[in-house]
Amino acid sequence: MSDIPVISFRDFENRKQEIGNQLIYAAENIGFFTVCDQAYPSVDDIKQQFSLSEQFFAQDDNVKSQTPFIKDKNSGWEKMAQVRPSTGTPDQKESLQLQQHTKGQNWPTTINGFEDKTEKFMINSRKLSMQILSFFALALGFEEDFFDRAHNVTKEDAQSTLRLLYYPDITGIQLPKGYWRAGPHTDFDVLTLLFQHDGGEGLEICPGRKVQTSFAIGDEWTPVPAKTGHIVCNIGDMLMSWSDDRFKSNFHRVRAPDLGQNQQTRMSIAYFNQVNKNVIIQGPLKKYPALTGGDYILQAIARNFSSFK
Ligand SMILES: O=C(O)CCC(=O)C(=O)O
Ligand SMILES: [Fe+2]
Repeated sequence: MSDIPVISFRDFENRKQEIGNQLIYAAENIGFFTVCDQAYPSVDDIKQQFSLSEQFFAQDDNVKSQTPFIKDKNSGWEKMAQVRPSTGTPDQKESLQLQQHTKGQNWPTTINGFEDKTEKFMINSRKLSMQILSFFALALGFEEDFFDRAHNVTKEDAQSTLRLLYYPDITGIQLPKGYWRAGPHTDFDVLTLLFQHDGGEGLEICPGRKVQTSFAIGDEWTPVPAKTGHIVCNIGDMLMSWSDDRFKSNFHRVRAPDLGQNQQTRMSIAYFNQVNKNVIIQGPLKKYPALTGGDYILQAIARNFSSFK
């Protein structure tokens, strides 16, 4: 199983059943799917957010460091600081993480319009996410708005996060073996939306139900095409556990391009749907012990971000 289904949201209201079936099949069997023709965020919204991101990362480090990474808030700017347990080396990237309820605190203020436009992008990303999650809720026997209520981004205990990613140009540099733009990992959220743009290739995934090796090293990887307006979605660990393993969270990575390949800057944007800290995660079959969203993330961060200072 290597192809990632592309699921069109065109004429959503009239095609709900067909779309729902495609989403559930992909979540059960592949762990990834690409959404296109969605009403929101629009292609223009996505282009605008990439432009804001480009402006943010173009600033000097001493400006970006005015919004430093705060570990227990899982937000702020980091540079070459995320060490994945799969690699032991820092990802060759910068990222900025933002949460809607902390707008105005530790958000960049140096770029015109950044705050309001980024907040709107988060609102639209959440809206699309909840459209998708409503099908998964019904399939699991929960109410249609179950996940919508579990992701209340205006409350103090909200955890959903927008992450702007920037992989710097390494033209002419051969990174030593073992260095990645983003080392192999699964996401620890419920559902991730990943925005790419034309020409921004590099993402690779390990789709299907079976990962053969630890961190999927040596397994079969599939490159994912990058296309502006196409949104790559993946099931995260929280939803896998919440569905008693029915929906599959899978490994993905961004390879560091070798000499002779396209080594230019790559940018992407991820929206991580993470339930509120006080929400209890447990599947209908109770396969795993109940855990709050807060404890779930703390444990995942401890495993994943071993070297944040
Ligand atoms: O940049 C990408 O394409 C992937 C980023 C990613 O997987 C992550 O930040 O969790
Ligand atoms: Fe990821």
